[in-house]
Amino acid sequence: MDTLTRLEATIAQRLTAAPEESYVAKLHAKGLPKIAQKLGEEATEAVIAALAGDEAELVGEAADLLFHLLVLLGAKGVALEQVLAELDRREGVSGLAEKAARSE
Ligand SMILES: N=c1c2ncn([C@@H]3O[C@H](COP(=O)(O)OP(=O)(O)OP(=O)(O)O)[C@@H](O)[C@H]3O)c2ncn1[C@@H]1O[C@H](COP(=O)(O)O)[C@@H](O)[C@H]1O
Repeated sequence: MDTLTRLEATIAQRLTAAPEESYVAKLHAKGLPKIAQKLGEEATEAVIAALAGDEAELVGEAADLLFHLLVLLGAKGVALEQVLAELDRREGVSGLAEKAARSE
């Protein structure tokens, strides 16, 4: 099982934990608007790290961003698998477009 799939499962388990023991449960208890706000903040922090920080900072902010995206997807009942399938579909579409462009 890959890292994101494992993390998705951990997040799903932690949703029902005690909020004082679990960051995931605490954030979930605050509701979808707070989860969405956190994701936006983490995205901004990743952008700032990319433009002004060092590589380690960007790695940390990117990890925060992916983690909070998984929390949001979990709260909305969207499986990581659905997102990966959409990326696979696009890869297929762009692969076909590239092939078509090469044969012109
Ligand atoms: N990957 C993460 C992870 N990344 C970031 N964070 C938390 O995300 C928060 C983001 O930091 P901020 O300073 O922006 O937020 P904050 O001040 O703590 O929170 P707010 O005041 O904004 O609500 C920090 O508290 C981090 O600890 C994470 N918390 C948990 N995980 C994973 O989720 C699993 C379950 O965690 P628990 O729910 O805590 O058991 C853990 O085992 C980890 O694998």
